[in-house]
Amino acid sequence: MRKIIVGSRQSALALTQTGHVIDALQQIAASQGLEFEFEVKKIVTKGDRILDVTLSKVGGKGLFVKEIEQALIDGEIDMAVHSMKDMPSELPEGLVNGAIPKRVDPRDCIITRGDKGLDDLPQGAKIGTSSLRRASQLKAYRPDFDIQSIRGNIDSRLRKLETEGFDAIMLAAAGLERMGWTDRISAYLPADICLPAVGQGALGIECRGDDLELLGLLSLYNDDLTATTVIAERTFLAELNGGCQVPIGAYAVRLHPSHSGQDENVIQLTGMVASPDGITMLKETRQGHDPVQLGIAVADELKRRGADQILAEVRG
Ligand SMILES: NCc1[nH]cc(CCC(=O)O)c1CC(=O)O
Repeated sequence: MRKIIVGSRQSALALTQTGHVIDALQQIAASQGLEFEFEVKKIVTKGDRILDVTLSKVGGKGLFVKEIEQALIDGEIDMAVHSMKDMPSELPEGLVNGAIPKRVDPRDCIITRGDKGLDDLPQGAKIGTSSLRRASQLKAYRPDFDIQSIRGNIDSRLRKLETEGFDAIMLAAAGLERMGWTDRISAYLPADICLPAVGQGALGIECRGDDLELLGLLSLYNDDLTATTVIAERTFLAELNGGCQVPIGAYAVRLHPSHSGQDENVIQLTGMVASPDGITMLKETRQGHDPVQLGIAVADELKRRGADQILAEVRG
């Protein structure tokens, strides 16, 4: 019997998605006659300790992941579940992403007071989000909106909708879905209004590269299509040197054969770079077979149209 210690942040979302992954891995192990046992170990990261400070000022999203990665390297834990959108583009020496399971809904959504749709919100409505990507796209769609920063885990953001006088807040549908809170969603934002963050709705499972026993189990949990589309998106982001504090979005899908002349392996990637005020918005959609080449091609096209200048201004 192999025992796997699974490190998790202590937020409700992190613990819930870690629990879902363990359930799925237990089922896969049982169906293969493999003997695995799992135990969750909670880890308080620097990011959690300073959640109410402006994260961009203190080093961005790597903060949530770094201490968990150190625990993996030190052998205190064997495995960790991350949201792909929070996973840095380069893993430390010795660690690998062992599986990208099937993606859930990648869209952003709004939770409004009075359960209104986007177009029913009043002029000048106060919208809570700290994501430049969400803010810029919402501004482009509704320049009258008053977009204000909101921080904290999803449970505390939902509370702030009521206590801090927002008309609406924006969140990833995926987080709410995993928490079982989709009934709170007032409207889903289609990708042509709000392109999701790179990897949104997908998870990644990090472990040591020499843990072949665990990697064997994880390989059975990988979803090839999700992995391929997320690789296209992450290549696009890496080509633009993107992190979480820049207004970049990307979303890749596999085209249905009827749209691609019976070829089942065509991926379509849309990438977006915007100025924070939403006034300049560069978008490109391309199709191809190779996710890495596709990510590079879309990034190159946006650079040709001025993406680097926009990003340089955002980064200051
Ligand atoms: N930035 C925080 C974060 N990281 C992952 C999710 C949940 C969605 C996902 O797994 O992609 C969220 C919450 C949110 O953006 O609303």
